[in-house]
Amino acid sequence: MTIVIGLTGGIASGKSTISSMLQEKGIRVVDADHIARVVVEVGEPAYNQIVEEFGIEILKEDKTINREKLGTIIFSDENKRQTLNSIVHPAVRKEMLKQVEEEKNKQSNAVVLDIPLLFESKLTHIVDKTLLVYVDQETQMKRLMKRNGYNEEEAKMRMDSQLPLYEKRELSDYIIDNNGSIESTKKQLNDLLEKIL
Ligand SMILES: Nc1ncnc2c1ncn2[C@@H]1O[C@H](COP(=O)(O)OP(=O)(O)OP(=O)(O)O)[C@@H](O)[C@H]1O
Repeated sequence: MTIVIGLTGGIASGKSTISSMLQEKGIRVVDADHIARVVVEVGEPAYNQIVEEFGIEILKEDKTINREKLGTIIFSDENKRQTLNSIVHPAVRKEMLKQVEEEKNKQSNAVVLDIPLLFESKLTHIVDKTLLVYVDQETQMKRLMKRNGYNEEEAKMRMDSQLPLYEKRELSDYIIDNNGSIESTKKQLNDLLEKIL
């Protein structure tokens, strides 16, 4: 049996850090953000649908989608945001499920889906268990400011646009506390894998 684990957290909570640790252990991590970029590459079905809906104005000279321009359009128009999601989300889901199938065929112990907005995008039904990378708001803010060079206000604005991590705690099957050292996080991850695999 291949267990499908949904890895989630918040901005700068440590998903990439844990994802690397998992991959070092030979566990496949399917990255939703990466797939979301691949499915809208030139010529992909989702790309064609987006051009049909939003027009060639949203393309750059090299025909790739101008993500900033598209971002600005959907930022101020809820209908258009929903239209875009109705194109991109099913394509992402389909590709993730395809990669899960590959791991199941290989009879791997586990496959991890790294989905930053797992709860917000209501994708929990495609995973068996959910794993939250938790940090408290102070640590999250500090790491986000340091990594992205944001000031407090810029960091707070981005954190506020997501469901707070203490709420995600209630929704998660497993929690890794990433407030401490990298070593402590690695130990928690190893203990968890030993327990569930
Ligand atoms: N336990 C830790 N101790 C110190 N720094 C850490 C720890 N875990 C992560 N960091 C640092 O915090 C920042 C955020 O971590 P990471 O990139 O893994 O988060 P993320 O959840 O993948 O972020 P995002 O979704 O915003 O890209 C990085 O700069 C990382 O090096």
